[in-house]
Amino acid sequence: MPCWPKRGRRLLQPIAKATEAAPAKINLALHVTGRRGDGYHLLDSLVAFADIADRVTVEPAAEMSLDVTGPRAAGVPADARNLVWKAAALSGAPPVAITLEKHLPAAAGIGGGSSDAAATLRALERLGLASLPDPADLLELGADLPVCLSPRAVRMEGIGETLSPVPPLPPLWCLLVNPGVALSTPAVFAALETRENPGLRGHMPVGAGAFCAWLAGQRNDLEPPALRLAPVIRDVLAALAAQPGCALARMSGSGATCFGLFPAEAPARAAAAALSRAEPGWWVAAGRLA
Ligand SMILES: C[C@](O)(CO)[C@H](O)COP(=O)(O)OP(=O)(O)OC[C@H]1O[C@@H](n2ccc(N)nc2=O)[C@H](O)[C@@H]1O
Ligand SMILES: Nc1ncnc2c1ncn2[C@@H]1O[C@H](COP(=O)(O)OP(=O)(O)OP(=O)(O)O)[C@@H](O)[C@H]1O
Repeated sequence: MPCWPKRGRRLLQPIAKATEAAPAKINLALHVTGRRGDGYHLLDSLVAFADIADRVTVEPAAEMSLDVTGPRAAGVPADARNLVWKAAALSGAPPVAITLEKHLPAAAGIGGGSSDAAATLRALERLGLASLPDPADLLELGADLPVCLSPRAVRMEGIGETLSPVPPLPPLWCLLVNPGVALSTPAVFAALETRENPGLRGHMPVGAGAFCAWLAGQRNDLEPPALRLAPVIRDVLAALAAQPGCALARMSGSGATCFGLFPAEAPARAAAAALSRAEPGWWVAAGRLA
């Protein structure tokens, strides 16, 4: 079904396809505050996004199809197991052809699959094929789906369904580094030693220096169990922290991707180049935080 843009009175060309960026999700802080009866953990997380992204293109088609391309396509399912396919099916839209260009590593703690699924839903909405769902209705696709639907910095609580606004982030660049170890999210949660920890403390300051100092006082409670499962994460954190201009190094989500925060762009880019040279087997990407 073609979608006619509503701008002006003239009849414009129908939108034949829609492409959406699926940005990396970064848990700047991730506190595990409890566990529900069904085993899911309660979280208190400050979530942000980086302009380092997969790309999802959706167009109407006679039957559902999925083509996975790009430098990180290997190992990513190209059928109904993929979250983009599941999202399209859940939306109730007619059949579409989806092209997923993978740039983000999978099973890496940066919500790749969830962000791809959310981008698919935004593309379907732009094409007029489905309306955007209520974020909480997306939990059945994954706990990271609600936060990825509108990718901007927010506080995330519950198991991922409670989203509340935060003040705008200061200008910050981030360096994402993954040592090439895939970590299973359930395995990392299962290896947690303490499940009832305090939530985020205090109020988020506005300036970059004060913000990074405040963030340093918060935690990622999944870091200790992830480090036990993949000790190489310690090397990644040390390598990031040693980069000139790096204000904070921490793991995102259930790992193994870690991030460094840089108040200025040039040191972030220089650190990306230095780490890529030193560790050619690691995935390294620098971008702006949003
Ligand atoms: C760790 C985070 O990345 C933080 O943003 C997310 O909470 C994980 O989100 P996700 O990958 O979309 O997770 P899901 O696919 O929903 O869940 C995978 C598994 O992780 C565990 N899980 C996930 C989320 C949560 N709040 N508590 C959990 O215990 C459960 O064992 C679940 O079976
Ligand atoms: N679009 C997709 N991209 C990557 N993996 C996908 C996708 N759809 C389904 N998967 C499957 O989901 C698994 C988890 O991948 P994903 O990149 O979503 O990582 P994640 O670490 O669980 O993210 P997070 O915990 O931060 O939400 C992969 O091993 C893969 O088999």
